[in-house]
Amino acid sequence: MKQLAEKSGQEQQPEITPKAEPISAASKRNTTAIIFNKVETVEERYVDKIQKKMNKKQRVKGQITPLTGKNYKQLLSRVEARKAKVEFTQLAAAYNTVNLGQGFPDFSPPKFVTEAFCNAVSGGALMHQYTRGFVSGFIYILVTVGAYQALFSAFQALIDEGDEVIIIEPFFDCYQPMVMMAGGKPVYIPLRPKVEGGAVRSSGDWVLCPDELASKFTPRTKAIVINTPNNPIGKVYKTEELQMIADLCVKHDVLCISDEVYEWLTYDGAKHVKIASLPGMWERTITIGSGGKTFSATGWKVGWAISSGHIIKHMKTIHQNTVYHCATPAQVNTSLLVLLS
Ligand SMILES: Nc1c(O)cccc1C(=O)C[C@H](N)C(=O)O
Ligand SMILES: O=CC(=O)O
Repeated sequence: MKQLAEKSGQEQQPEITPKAEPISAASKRNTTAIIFNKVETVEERYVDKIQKKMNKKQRVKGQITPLTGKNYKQLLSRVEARKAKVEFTQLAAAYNTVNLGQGFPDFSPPKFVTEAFCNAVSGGALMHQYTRGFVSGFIYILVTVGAYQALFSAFQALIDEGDEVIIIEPFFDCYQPMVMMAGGKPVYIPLRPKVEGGAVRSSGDWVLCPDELASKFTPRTKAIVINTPNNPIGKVYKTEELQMIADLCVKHDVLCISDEVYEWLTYDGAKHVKIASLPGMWERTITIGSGGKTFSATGWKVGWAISSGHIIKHMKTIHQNTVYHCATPAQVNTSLLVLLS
């Protein structure tokens, strides 16, 4: 890419003289003007279009500046980051291993869920394009294209170049590339067996070492990502464990991105606790949920992020300028199901 850019940078471009006379916007317009979201497009005469295209091609070609140094490195690391998830999936396929990184339920959604979807599809709201946002007192909810896009919006909105983000291993595979695509630096900490060298009988025997976790917080730490119940090991964090993480977040003024897509899948008496409910955590936590995981319908791609207004407003900006909105029937349906349950 760099060589290509350098090459084209060295090329001498001929002077271009536009052939067509400049035409005013009014005279360009024929009878149709399409106005969509404040962007006005006009139909142009065919010949103007070709000329414009040629001019643009020449302009772009002549102005490419080779990327060097810091910019080039940053661009490369962001491009590389996108490959991480693909490699993970390919390795699992190549070695024929069970891929615990992916959460696709292998059973169909219950009948009331599919029926509700059919009702939403046959309703009258299909032409609307908007994303449902909910505010209830101080609780702000942004509906997203799956929990995946809630995570993406959170990283893009809140992580700046060089910010450190603590990620607990083992982790769901997209955290790392998403942090890097936002320009952040992942800082890893592993869950370790509760008793060093001792047997691990259940996922609860994998724990964080408090001193080790404390040592990962630096002045550059912007956020920590937690996932409870955890994918892939199924650990459901206990209140004391969450409190230990919360204390460090409050002490260092750090955000917490809490991926809770499996909140309804707890077994053997384990109780799911939301870290956002602990003192001092509400205003710094983004809680992420998934309609797909909750209702066994991952293909609907409806998820959400819950937080306070000062955080959700930035995520909303990212959401609006990437996907713009989620499929209306899927949103309507999921919100109804959430209310019912
Ligand atoms: N497991 C997920 C999570 O913790 C957060 C967000 C999304 C997921 C997912 O599993 C999404 C989906 N199965 C995928 O990997 O594309
Ligand atoms: O799997 C779906 C999602 O919420 O992302």
